[in-house]
Order: sequence, then structure tokens, then C-alpha cells
Amino acid sequence: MAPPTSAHPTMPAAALAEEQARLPAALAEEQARLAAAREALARMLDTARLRVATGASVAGDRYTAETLGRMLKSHVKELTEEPDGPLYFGRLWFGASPAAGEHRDERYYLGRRHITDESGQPIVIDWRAPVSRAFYRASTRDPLGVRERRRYGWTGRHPAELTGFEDERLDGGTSVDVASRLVAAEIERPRIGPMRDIVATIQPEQDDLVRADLDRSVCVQGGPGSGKTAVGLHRAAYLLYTHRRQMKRGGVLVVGPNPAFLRYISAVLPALGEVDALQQTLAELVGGHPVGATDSEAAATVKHDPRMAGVLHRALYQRIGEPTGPLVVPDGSYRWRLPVEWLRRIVTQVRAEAPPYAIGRERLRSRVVGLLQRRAEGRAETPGGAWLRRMARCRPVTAFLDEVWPATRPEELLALLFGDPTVLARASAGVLDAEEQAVLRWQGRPRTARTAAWTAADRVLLDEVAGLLDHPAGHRHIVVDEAQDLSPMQCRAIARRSRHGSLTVLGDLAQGTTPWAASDWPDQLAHLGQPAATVVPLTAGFRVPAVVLELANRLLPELGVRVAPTRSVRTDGTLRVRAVPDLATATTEAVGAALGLAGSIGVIAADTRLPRLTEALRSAGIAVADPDADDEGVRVTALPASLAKGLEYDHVIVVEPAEIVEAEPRGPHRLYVVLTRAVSRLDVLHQRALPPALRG
Ligand SMILES: Nc1ncnc2c1ncn2[C@@H]1O[C@H](COP(=O)(O)OP(=O)(O)OP(=O)(O)O)[C@@H](O)[C@H]1O
Repeated sequence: MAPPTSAHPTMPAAALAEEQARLPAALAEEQARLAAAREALARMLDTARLRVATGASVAGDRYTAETLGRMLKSHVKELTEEPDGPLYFGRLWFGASPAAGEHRDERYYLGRRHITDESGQPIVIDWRAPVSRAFYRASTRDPLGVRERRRYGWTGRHPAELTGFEDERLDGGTSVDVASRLVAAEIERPRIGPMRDIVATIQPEQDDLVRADLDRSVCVQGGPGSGKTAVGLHRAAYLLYTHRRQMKRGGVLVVGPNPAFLRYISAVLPALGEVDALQQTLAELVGGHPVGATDSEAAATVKHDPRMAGVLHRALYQRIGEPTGPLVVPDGSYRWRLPVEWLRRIVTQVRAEAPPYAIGRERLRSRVVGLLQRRAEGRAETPGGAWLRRMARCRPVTAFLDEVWPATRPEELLALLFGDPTVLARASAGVLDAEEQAVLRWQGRPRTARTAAWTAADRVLLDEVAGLLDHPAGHRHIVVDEAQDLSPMQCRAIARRSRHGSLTVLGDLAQGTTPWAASDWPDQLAHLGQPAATVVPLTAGFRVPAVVLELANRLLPELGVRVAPTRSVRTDGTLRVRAVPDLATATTEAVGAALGLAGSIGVIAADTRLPRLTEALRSAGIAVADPDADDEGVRVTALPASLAKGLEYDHVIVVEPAEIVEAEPRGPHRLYVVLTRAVSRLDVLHQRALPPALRG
């Protein structure tokens, strides 16, 4: 183990000398501790493996055996993933003040999960345990009973070795908190591969969000690189740990903007020991048919408008008819007769109860059967279960339901709405004007529910109708990333799935790039079904260096949203803006130079330019990863501007900003996203004039 780094950066000389003298002893202690922790983990692993081997035979039935087997296997997998990784990142040493409470004079090592010794005594405590909170929250101003906080540095190699530690004395009575070098190094560490967790360096304002109550919905408005995604994922891990039992039903769902983003974040939750959280794009969430057609801009705009919810609701409920005559049901030698007024009354009752449509139909069926039963009882008969079931399924009752409350599928309803102008006009009267109705109508060849090719927006509408027919299965908690980009109708798809749950909504109004992007949070939160969620701003930027952020922030005034500019916590990093004679050549040279430094490299250009650049790079012999493929180990990724959201690279090369702005109506927002992907270095290459805000 390398010698520990010195302690307090501002320590007076005498104290420093004393500290240096203490180091060898502290070092030996740390080494012994690490060895014990490794041994304990190895033992836990052996026990878990043994359980996998015997689990199936000791479990009573096949289902239990399978569940147990799966659980144990995932436990083994979790443990195996880190036997020689950094086992802990910090230590809390409580003092003797009353604030220390039951932890008086105790020392706790904090890591990604619990490690216990043979007798079950904790050696490492999970970062999510209540006592760990003080690690993130304690300060010299409010030490929370903590005497000293220690942070460990580890090598990135396997087995990970301790490279040093850093102590902060918190109960010294001074009121200055000194920035930690280890925290700064962690934040500035080059990025390679997928996103990683931040358990060692969660900041107090992030911790507040991570540990918010399960039932509290929060919305995080945070600038680029302020840690929104990190906070959302750590909150998911925290909730799964703290409310294990409640989370069993429905669990946690993380919704992200596209598959490339989900791949990028996919390793974080498993690294935190959580393998069961579902991670989906919105398209996967609404599921259903493959997208087989594209909407015009005008049609997409209407289809994503919240008024469509009312139109679909009306279209569906306009299918319900008035009973027009009595219902006669033959039953052996009898014919039961239900008068039309009775039928009208039960239809009105069920409508007023407003159940989901498909449930309403079944409820009406059982009310009809109830009336038939009354009739039978009037004849001194006591009908049994078999009779009731027969009545419920008999042809006249079903025919009555088909006429008055017809069964329907989402595809049928939408085909009816888009295919039949009269149905559309009736459902949207007073809501959509003639022009809006016209863009919704299918043109050309008649289509049916079977032959229709559905668009991406149609799938959201089909999901809305499915939600009117019956409630979808919900989740206990949903983390929604890039939430500013969701249309009201997409928001409703999420709201439907969290009717009995809570949300963590993450987004940045300045990064809204869809035609329906939100311009304020209250409306968006109302569409998401959580109008009372609190909006919490995060304004410290952990990704983008100050020089780079300063350039990107110049675009803010023209983005038409009111958000606070992000302030970078990073003073490192470089920015180079260069006019070049040939973009492909300059890009190849810039990538060549970047390959000489550590970390990942992202080349970002307007979608239409990118293929040419990729080709130029490949013909220069540079391996280039495709964001849609799993090209692990390839350092250079060519990324269309439209896919850059949420991702980050150590070195970013942005090619021809003017083209990125011109490529779409919300081009300036897109450029803002693109310029804020760099962790350490940003090169901006341009042949044409830069957009005005970036000049000068
Ligand atoms: N407390 C922290 N300590 C260390 N690194 C952090 C911390 N918070 C965030 N980061 C890092 O900063 C980077 C940006 O975080 P993240 O992607 O969560 O930000 P974001 O707000 O979602 O950004 P964007 O809006 O641009 O997608 C990540 O590499 C993340 O690991």
C-alpha cells in the first residue's frame, strides 16, 4: 500500500508533524482492517455459494426453490463482483457529544454493501443505512456527533489497493469546511465505459434528494452535469434498500430517453447491488405494435396534445348506447323479462361509478344478472352459482352488452376515430378545430385495426385507450429522466403507472428538444399526475469544466426558459474553438490528438454530417464505436447530435455548431446539450460562422 496522503490540507505545521507520526500506525491498522474485510467477504461468498447449491433441495416446492435459487444466485453475483474491489470508501468516527447518541465513540466503515464477520457483526456498513447519512451531511458547522470523517483513495486496478486516506476533523470548533482532494480527484477522474456510481462523493444537496421519503414525489431541475441522473439512480437504490418489502409490489422503474442512454446508465444499479430495477425507454413502456409509419409534424403535434385525452375518452364513451327495449332471456320454460327502465337505470348507475371501461362492461353484466336473479326469486326460486354463471354468459345478455356497452380494443377505437370522419367529428367537437381533425384523419386506402400501420404517437394514444379500458400494472416508484422532453400524452402514460406510487422527475428545461418540450414544471408535473411535487434546483455542475460551461451558458438567454445557470465545481479542463478549412481533416486530426490522452472521446455533429465524419475517421485507421452497438473498449464514439442527451465523454469534439442549430426547430437547445457533454476537454471545429451567441 502506498503511504497515506497527508491529512488536513490546512493543518498547522505542529499538528501536521503529529499527524505524520501517527500515520504508520494508522496505516497498519487500515491494512489489517482491509484484510479482515476481504476475508469476511470471501466467507460470505462461500456461504452464499453453498446456499445456491443446497437451496433447491431444501426448498419445499418448485416455485419456492426457483425464487430462492434466483435470489441466492443474484446475491452470489453481487458478492462476486467485488471481492477485490474497493470494499469501503469512508469511515465515520463518532465523538462523545450528545449528538453522537448511540454511536458514541464508534467507528464505522462505509461501503457499497454490508459485510459482516462470522458472528454477524458489521465490518462494512451499507451507504444507505441510516447511520451512513452523517457521512454525507456532517460539516464543521454541524458535525452531527461525528469527530472525524475519513475518505479512502483506491487504485483503479484489481485487486484494488488503498492509496491513501484523508481525514477531516469535524468537532474542532472551526467553521470552515475545506474542500477534499479525494472528492475533487473522484469528480475529475477520466470517464471510461458506462456511467458509474457516486456513493463515495454524494453531496449534501444530492443526499437530501436521494433519501427523500418514499411517498414524496420530487422534481429536480438541474443544469447539465449537475448529477440529476446520478441522483435518480441512487434514489432508486436507496428506496429498494430501505423499503425492500413495499418495493416487492411493482418495484422501481427508471424511464430514460433512448436505448443508448439506458445502456450507458445500466451498470449503476447493479453495481449498487440492485439487479431488479426495471429500466425502459418510453417506447418500451407503452409497448405494443412496432412503429410502421411516421406522422407529419402537424399530426404529431395534435396527437401529443393533452386535449387528445379528452377526445379519446369521449370517443370511447360515445360507444355506450341507451337501452331501447326490454331484455328477454329464455330460461327453460320461463322467459325472464327486464323492462327498459330497469336497464336504463343500471347503465346510468355504472356510468356514474366511472370504472375503467372494460370493468364497466363486466359490472353491467353482473347488474343484469342481479336483476334476473331478482326476477327468479320473485318466482320463489333460489338460483345457484351455476345458474348465475349461465345467465351471465347467455346469448341475449351478451347481445345486450354488445349493443349498449360494446367490448372494444384500443386499435379498434383508434381505427374508428381516424378512419371515420363522423366519429372523429363527434368525439372532438368543441375540442379540435376542423384543421386539427383533418390532420388526424387517415388519407387514401381505407385501413382497419388489423391493417393499420401505427406511428410512435399512435402507440402513446393506444396506451391511453388501454388505460381507459383497464388500469395498467403500476410501479411503487418511477424515476423519469429527461422529463422536460415528454409530451403531455407521454406524461400521462407514466402517471397511469404510478397511481399508487411516487415519482422522481429529473430534467432541465433548457435541454428540451422535442416539439412539445415543457417550458415550466408545474404543468408538466400536473400531466405526470403529481401536481404537488416540489421542484428542487441543482445548480452545481460536476461534469463540465468551468471554461466549457461558460461557453454553453451564453446560449441560455435565447432558450426561452427561466433556469439558473449551472456553476461548475471544476477548475480543470480546456476549451478550444477553431475555424478550420476542412471539417473531416480537422476532426481526424483532433481525434488523433485526443487519443494521446486518457479517457473516452465523443465526436458530435448534426445527424446528416456524421456519416461522412465517421467514414473519414475509419479511413484514417481510427476505430469508431457506434452509439447503438455494444462496442466496449473502443475509445472513440461518433454521435449524432440527436442522441447526445444524457451522455458524457472525457474529450468532446463538436463539429460545425451552425449546422446543429439549423437542423431542427429547437436547434439552439440541441447545441446547448451538445456543448455540455465534455468532462475534461472540448474542441469546437467550425468552417462556417459560429452561431452569434458563441462568437467573441
Ligand atoms: N457528487 C458527485 N460526485 C462525483 N461525481 C458526480 C457527483 N454528482 C454528479 N457527478 C458526476 O457528474 C456527471 C454528470 O452527472 P449526471 O449525468 O447525473 O448529470 P445530469 O444532471 O443528469 O446531466 P445532464 O442533464 O447533462 O444529462 C457524471 O459523471 C456523474 O457521475
